[in-house]
Amino acid sequence: MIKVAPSILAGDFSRMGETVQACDNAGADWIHVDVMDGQFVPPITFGHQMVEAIRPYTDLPLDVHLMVEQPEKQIAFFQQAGADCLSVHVEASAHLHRTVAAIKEAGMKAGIVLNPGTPAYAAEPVLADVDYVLQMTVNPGFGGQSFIPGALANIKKLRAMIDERQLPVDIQVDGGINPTTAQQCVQAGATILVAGSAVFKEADLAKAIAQIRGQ
Ligand SMILES: O=C(CO)[C@@H](O)[C@H](O)COP(=O)(O)O
Ligand SMILES: [Fe+2]
Repeated sequence: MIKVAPSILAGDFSRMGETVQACDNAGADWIHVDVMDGQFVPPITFGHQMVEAIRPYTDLPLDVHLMVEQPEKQIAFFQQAGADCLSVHVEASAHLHRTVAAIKEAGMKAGIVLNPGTPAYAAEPVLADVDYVLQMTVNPGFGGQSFIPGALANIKKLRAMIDERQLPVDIQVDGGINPTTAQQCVQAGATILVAGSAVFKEADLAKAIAQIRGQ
């Protein structure tokens, strides 16, 4: 039950609707949408208007990765735009428990995100409240970076914490994911694989997605 979520950050910004449709036709499970505010991370990408724009092009879950300060201010915007899953960085959220509760109250799946330098135990206080934990496997802010092998230890720790408590929580990984690193992450306990460049650098999206899934 491994899911693959192509990150549209690596897609063609001039035709995002068609890009999302192509991912859907190629067997993607979720569509990953990277929102950056120029504060939490240096670049600025786009806001909830992008979700609104691509929503008519697919019925797949739109998975929004918020790399923004004060993510709680964005919840209503993204819910109204049609997002299905919203994840917030633990490093950016002063009131993490309240933010997670507000995402769920808004009817979306709630995720929390850990940077490679953040200990796995930072997820523990809200582990029973979330639908997924996103373990970053690069430092956030840019696509096309190299996988950080040290993040595998965090994935294993998260897997142990989740299994010990028998929680229905997914582990998502994001950054430098290709068929090789995907396999390492799945072995460590990941269940949702985000990939940008490894999907969009291939002319055959279906083949790229299947290879990341391990097929
Ligand atoms: O959140 C991020 C980057 O901050 C990611 O979702 C990237 O978009 C993944 O890109 P690749 O590393 O797969 O090229
Ligand atoms: Fe992301």
